[in-house]
Amino acid sequence: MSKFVIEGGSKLKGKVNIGGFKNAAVAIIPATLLCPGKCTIQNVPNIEDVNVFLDILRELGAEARYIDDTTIYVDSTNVEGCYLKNGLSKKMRASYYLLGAGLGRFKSSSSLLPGGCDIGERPIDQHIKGFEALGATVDITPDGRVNVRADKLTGNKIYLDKVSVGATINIMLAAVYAEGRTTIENAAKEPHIVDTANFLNSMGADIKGAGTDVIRINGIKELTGCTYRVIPDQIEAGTYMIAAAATKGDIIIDDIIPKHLEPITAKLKEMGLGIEEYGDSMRVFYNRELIPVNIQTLPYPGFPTDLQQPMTVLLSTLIGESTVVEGVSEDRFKYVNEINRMGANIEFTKKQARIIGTDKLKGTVVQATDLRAGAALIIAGLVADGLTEIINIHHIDRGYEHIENKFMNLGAKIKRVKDEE
Ligand SMILES: CC(=O)N[C@H]1[C@@H](OP(=O)(O)OP(=O)(O)OC[C@H]2O[C@@H](n3ccc(=O)[nH]c3=O)[C@H](O)[C@@H]2O)O[C@H](CO)[C@@H](O)[C@@H]1O
Ligand SMILES: C=C(OP(=O)(O)O)C(=O)O
Repeated sequence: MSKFVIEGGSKLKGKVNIGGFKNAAVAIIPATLLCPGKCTIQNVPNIEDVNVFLDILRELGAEARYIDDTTIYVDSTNVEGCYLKNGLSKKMRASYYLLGAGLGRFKSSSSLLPGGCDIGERPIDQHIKGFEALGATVDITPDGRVNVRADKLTGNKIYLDKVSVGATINIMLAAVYAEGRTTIENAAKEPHIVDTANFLNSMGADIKGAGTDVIRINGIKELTGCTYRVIPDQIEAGTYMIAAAATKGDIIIDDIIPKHLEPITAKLKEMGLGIEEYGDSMRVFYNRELIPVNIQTLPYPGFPTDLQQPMTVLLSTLIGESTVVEGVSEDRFKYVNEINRMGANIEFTKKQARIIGTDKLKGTVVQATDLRAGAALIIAGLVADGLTEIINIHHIDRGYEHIENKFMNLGAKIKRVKDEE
């Protein structure tokens, strides 16, 4: 087991390159299963979730490997079914996409319920509703195995009761080969929905409307392999923007799509942070005292829930009062106990936090309770007095590539230490 040890007090300076979007890559990689052909996926983040997916694809009989640090090759020609015997699916959330992709190509799929961040109840009822509307039967065994099968898939109109990223993508995957037209209404609009649809269309699918709340999928007979480039990770970019703000730094963030960052940029500008956009990069710089603001997380284009935790830490360091309302996840404030142990003053319920800012965070030993909580703790460690030790960093490795190197290049004092060292 490793931990991060951070010595607080450095202002971030320099340039950071943003990798491919975790949540797009972990949809596109299982989507390759739909096509009995060769796919090359570029700008793939070098993270644990991707490694687990490559293991899963190999387990199912595909050839799947990195060909360089950010490019993977998948050939699933020899895959004959999508029955995942082992517990690899428990290691991440996105393994639920095996259900839609397997159903689409083989008319059946089976894996254990997904894992992923502990941010409250994360039901998959809307995924199941979509599969059933296409003609599938779904059963979940008492030990948590999900079995999905259909004799035939037929397009249908599906209205999602809840805006769900996972259900929107999973239904797209299952509907690609369904006979006729599938319409998803009240669909999620996140950039990775568009990216996954673009990837499927590059293989020959017929999907229109991704990025709006009505997506239409006209079933096709055949997909062919393709080369595709994953969009930049706006959550990773947002994390570095917030870290620059918290440390009163001045950094350039490169390889981004500024449009995807608008909900974050708008809030940080409202707080008084300097932000200049240049095509596919931006400068983020501190030039006056930041003021606390209220935040509510919402589905895209609202403020992303995946940046709620880093943002709460930033707000906890600003003198004054602010409120953060969690409008997407069911229970995403548990990590606050760790931040409060560093001296923050945050009261919270499952859905809301009231923050009284302080400029006196102090380093101590804290644990990452999930991926973004881990990133939030790194930011807290960067501004705290003294040393912060973060344990359980495997959560962070699920979704941030080369994170200590990227922060070190920005001047942060952070190192990964093996427990016994
Ligand atoms: C791998 C991946 O892309 N993960 C992202 C995905 O997770 P995930 O796909 O799990 O999130 P959803 O968008 O599905 O969930 C949003 C809300 O809807 C609820 N819900 C969802 C599905 C369902 O069938 N029934 C239901 O009630 C959830 O409990 C949650 O409260 O979107 C979340 C919301 O942007 C992000 O935090 C995660 O980083
Ligand atoms: C919640 C997240 O991840 P996952 O859905 O993979 O658990 C996240 O990326 O913030």
